[in-house]
Amino acid sequence: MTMNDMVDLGEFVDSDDECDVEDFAEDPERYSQGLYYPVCIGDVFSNRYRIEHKLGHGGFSTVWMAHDMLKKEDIALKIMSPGQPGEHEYHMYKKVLLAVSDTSNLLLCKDTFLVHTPANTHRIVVLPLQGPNLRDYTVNQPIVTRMKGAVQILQALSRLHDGGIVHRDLNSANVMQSLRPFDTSSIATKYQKLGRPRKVPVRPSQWKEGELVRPISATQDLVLDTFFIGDFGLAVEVGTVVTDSFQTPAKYCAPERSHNVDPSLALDIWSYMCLFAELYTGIPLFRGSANATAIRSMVNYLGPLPESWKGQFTGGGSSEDAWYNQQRMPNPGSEDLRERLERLRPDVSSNELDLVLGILRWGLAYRPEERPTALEILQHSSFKSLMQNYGIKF
Ligand SMILES: Nc1ncnc2c1ncn2[C@@H]1O[C@H](COP(=O)(O)OP(=O)(O)OP(=O)(O)O)[C@@H](O)[C@H]1O
Repeated sequence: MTMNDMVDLGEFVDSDDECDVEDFAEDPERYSQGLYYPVCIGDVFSNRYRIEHKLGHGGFSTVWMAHDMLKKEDIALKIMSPGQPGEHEYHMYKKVLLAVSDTSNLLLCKDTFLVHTPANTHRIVVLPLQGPNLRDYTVNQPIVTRMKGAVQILQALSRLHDGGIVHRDLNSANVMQSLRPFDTSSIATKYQKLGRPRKVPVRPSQWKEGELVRPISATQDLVLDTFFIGDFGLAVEVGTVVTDSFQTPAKYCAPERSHNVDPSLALDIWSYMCLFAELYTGIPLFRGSANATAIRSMVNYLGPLPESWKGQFTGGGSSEDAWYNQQRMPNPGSEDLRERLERLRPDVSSNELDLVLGILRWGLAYRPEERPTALEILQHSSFKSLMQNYGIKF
């Protein structure tokens, strides 16, 4: 490492460019509330992990790229908010490692430690470094890569389910693609590839300085065709009665979860199907950030919900009788699922559309007990034929 490498801590942008950083960063209020731990580029944790860049954030964490000075490798540090959710996630990493015999394509914790603030304790988990998540990156990729992703995610899910674990939060922000290995010995080379950190100070200043940093944006040549499922923060063992109200974003959340039904492996199959459709078309299948809006969009494409669910809606806001009306006619002029696929994939044959529609209708059965398992989809001739169309054998 050269002297220059050691002192390159990125750049504070001037006030005109602050929104270029803030629009991509976490809500700074959460630092004042003690939910996020303030971090600066160059900070060293556990005498070992030197922060070099930002990777992303979620509701319960900020995620940073760091260099493990002991092992001389780049890793990701996920710094959890204080409290139970972070501890649960750590506990689930341990459970997955014990219960799942083949953990390929699952993003699991390599190390963990605690850091303390004057008021709180935060758990930090060390994860293998990955590249962009699907939410931010899917559309940039060729369809063959996206279909490889669809297979790998399903294989990973099948392994997780074999170990009796429900992920509960499978969505495009929790699937990441690997980065091509590059020279990790020089910060200059890394910043050349990933962009130099652009940052603004966390205001008001905390008990320790902190920075909002725009996350890395990897160029296409750096991103590999290898996909990982991460974020086990909501995962549970099969059969667990869930009392918290946390759920995956409405667009990916199976409708039974807003109708009083406990999570099962089939919940992940629904979310997987939403991802599969998104990978196939390049955009999310259902719309809406609220459960009621997402359900309206499901009913539009898949028809009415089971009549027996009427009166059970717990998804926030009010339900509509029309969702459960078995005689419901499609809204005049609204697009059905086939028309939507035809519009978004005008390049494919009608035979292929039949395969995709068949897979979607099968996996998106409303009643969880009617949905196939991950293994059944992987072994089904329609799924195999579809993948063969893209030269993918597995
Ligand atoms: N190992 C990693 N390598 C690279 N980027 C990562 C890694 N882990 C997480 N990220 C990035 O950070 C983002 C947030 O991570 P994650 O979803 O695990 O946080 P979270 O707080 O649990 O989120 P949520 O609000 O969904 O619960 C991800 O969408 C991804 O872009």
